[in-house]
Amino acid sequence: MERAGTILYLDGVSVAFDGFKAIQNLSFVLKRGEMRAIIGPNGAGKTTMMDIVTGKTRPDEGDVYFNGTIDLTRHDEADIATLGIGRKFQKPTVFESLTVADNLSLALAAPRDVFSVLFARESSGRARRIDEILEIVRLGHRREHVAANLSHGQKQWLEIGMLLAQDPKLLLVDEPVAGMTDAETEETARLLREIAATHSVVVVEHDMHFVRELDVKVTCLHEGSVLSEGSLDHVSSDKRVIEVYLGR
Ligand SMILES: Nc1ncnc2c1ncn2[C@@H]1O[C@H](COP(=O)(O)OP(=O)(O)OP(=O)(O)O)[C@@H](O)[C@H]1O
Repeated sequence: MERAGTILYLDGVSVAFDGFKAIQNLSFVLKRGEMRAIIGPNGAGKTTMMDIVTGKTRPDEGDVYFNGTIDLTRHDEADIATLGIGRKFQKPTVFESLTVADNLSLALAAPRDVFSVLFARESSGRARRIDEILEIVRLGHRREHVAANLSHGQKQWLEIGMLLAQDPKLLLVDEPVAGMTDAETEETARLLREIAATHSVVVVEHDMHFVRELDVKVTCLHEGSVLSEGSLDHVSSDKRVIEVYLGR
C-alpha cells in the first residue's frame, strides 16, 4: 500500500494482552481529508485501535504512520497530541462549573496556566476563534451558559469544540451519539460532515442510523482485523457482518 496522501496508515498491526490478540494483522488506511466510520461488535478492537493511534498502547508488530511520514510507534501520547491527533472519548468531560466560552478558552490555551486564561482579557483573535467554534458546534446561543446546564448532546458538541480548539489534523471520535435524542443525533451527523470538510475524521459508532447519515465509507472490525469495508450498503449486506454484528 502507498503511504503518500494518507493521514493514517496502519499495516500489519498486531497487539496482544496476556496472549490474547486484541488486534491481529490490522491494515487500515485513511486518506487526507477523509471521514470514516468504524463499526463492529463489542470487543472487536475499535478502542484498542484508537489507543494504538494515540500512543496509549504500543503495537507488538506493524506500521503506524501519521500524515504519510510520521512513525507513530516512535512517539508517546503527549507527542502525538501535539502532532495533531485529537481524541474525544465517549463520556463528555467538560468543566461543568465553567461557561461554554470559558471551556473553549481553556482548550485553546492548553499549554498556559488556568488563571491567566480565565482572567486575562481575550485577545480579539482568540475571541474570534471561540466564536467560530461556537458556530460550528451549534452553541453560539449558549456562550455564557454554565456547561452543567447543557443537555447531554450539547455537552458532547462542546467537547467536540474543545477538540477543534486544539486545531488537530485528525479527529478520533468515540461513540458521539450514545445517549443523544434523535434530533441531536441527526444534527451531530451534519456537524461532523462540516468538520470533515477541513479535517480528517474517524468516528467509532454503533448507531447505524447515524452512520447512514454520515454517508461515508465504513470499516467493520471483528476480532482485531477488518472484516468488511466499503459503502454502508456494501458492508451492511455482507453476510459475515450480518452474522457477527448486525444480525444479532
Ligand atoms: N488493557 C487490556 N488488557 C487486556 N485485555 C484488553 C485490554 N484492552 C482491551 N482488551 C481486550 O481486547 C479486546 C478488544 O477490546 P476493545 O475495547 O478494543 O474493543 P471495542 O471494539 O472497542 O469494543 P466496544 O465496542 O465494547 O468498545 C477485548 O476482548 C478486550 O477485553
